Amino acid sequence: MPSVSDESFRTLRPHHPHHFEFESVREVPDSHAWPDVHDHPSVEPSGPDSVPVVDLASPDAVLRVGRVCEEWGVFQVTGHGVSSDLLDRLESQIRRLFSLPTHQKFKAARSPGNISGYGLAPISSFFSKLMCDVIEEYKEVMKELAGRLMHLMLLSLGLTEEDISWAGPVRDTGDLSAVLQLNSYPVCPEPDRAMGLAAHTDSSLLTVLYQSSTSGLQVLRPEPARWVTVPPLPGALVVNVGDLSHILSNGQFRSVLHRAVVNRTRHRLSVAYICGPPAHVKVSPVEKLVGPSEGPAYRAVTWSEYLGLKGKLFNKALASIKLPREEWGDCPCSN
Ligand SMILES: C=C1C[C@]23C[C@@]1(O)CC[C@H]2[C@@]12CCC[C@@](C)(C(=O)O1)[C@H]2[C@@H]3C(=O)O
Ligand SMILES: O=C(O)CCC(=O)C(=O)O
Ligand SMILES: [Fe+2]
Repeated sequence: MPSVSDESFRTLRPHHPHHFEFESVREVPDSHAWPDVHDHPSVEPSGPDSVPVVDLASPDAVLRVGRVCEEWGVFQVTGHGVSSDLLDRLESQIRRLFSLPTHQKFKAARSPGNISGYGLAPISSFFSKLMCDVIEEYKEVMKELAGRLMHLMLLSLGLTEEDISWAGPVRDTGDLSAVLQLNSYPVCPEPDRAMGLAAHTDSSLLTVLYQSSTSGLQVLRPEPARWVTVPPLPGALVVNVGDLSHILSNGQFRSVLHRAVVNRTRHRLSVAYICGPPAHVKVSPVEKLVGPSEGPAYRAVTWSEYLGLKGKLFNKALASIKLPREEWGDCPCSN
């Protein structure tokens, strides 16, 4: 079913059948009405329902990162060193991009199979140099931050650079690859009937998300199942654990199910830096994390192979590579 974030820049297609001008309607048309927006109650952040905030500059950052990746699969980071000036410039240029006339945005459509979020030659003629500069600058800064976060995550699992050679030396940015996804959620006359971005886990190792000051991101918490809002905190960035970290940690870290809801009066933007391993690398549960009597819980996959599975099976992709329990190890006590 199409979602309201059809304006997501990565996914624009010429004459996209699901593209819809929400600004011009009073009610959500059937084509965009979601029956299950209220599958679980939505709760505002408070007490135990507050997504943890980790200050990267604090001495216990490794410990905290490890704990929240296990318990939540999502956290907000502060003390990350990304300047608020860069975040402001990023937001204002992305606002400009999405406020271009639709026909002009369609001219920048990506051909099928091309996943890069920005920067193809056809696009560049539509934007000022400033736009390119900000995006390029942001990607550089995100590459470094994602590398640091990945290393904190590995350290918290007790792993070193030898255990994961492609991640590069600790404190280096490693050899990660990434996709930048720009999301635009128009105001919606009936937010309770529409969906911004459907519930999903990211396929990445980790995703660093910038959200504008309008809330909309929700993460699913269990028992009882409920959607918890991740409030925009000035200067903070959201980090999601992706499926590949779930696999690499043999399920110790949890990829988090999340979604974006829409707002009656406020247009919302978000920018996801979706970070994965180098294309040729197979990701599998790290040997050190696999108990001798258990064996790996998942089979090895490359990022592109996993994206293919996600494209076919969507939220069942992770389960599809889970090894049957009898293959986890040869100890009879593991059954
Ligand atoms: C590398 C990728 C991850 C992604 C699919 C993609 O090829 C490019 C966009 C990513 C994104 C962003 C919005 C949610 C999501 C599920 C989607 O449909 O496109 C993710 C994909 C993912 O993480 O699997
Ligand atoms: O807009 C948001 O808050 C969520 C975006 C997201 O989940 C994604 O781009 O993968
Ligand atoms: Fe996501």
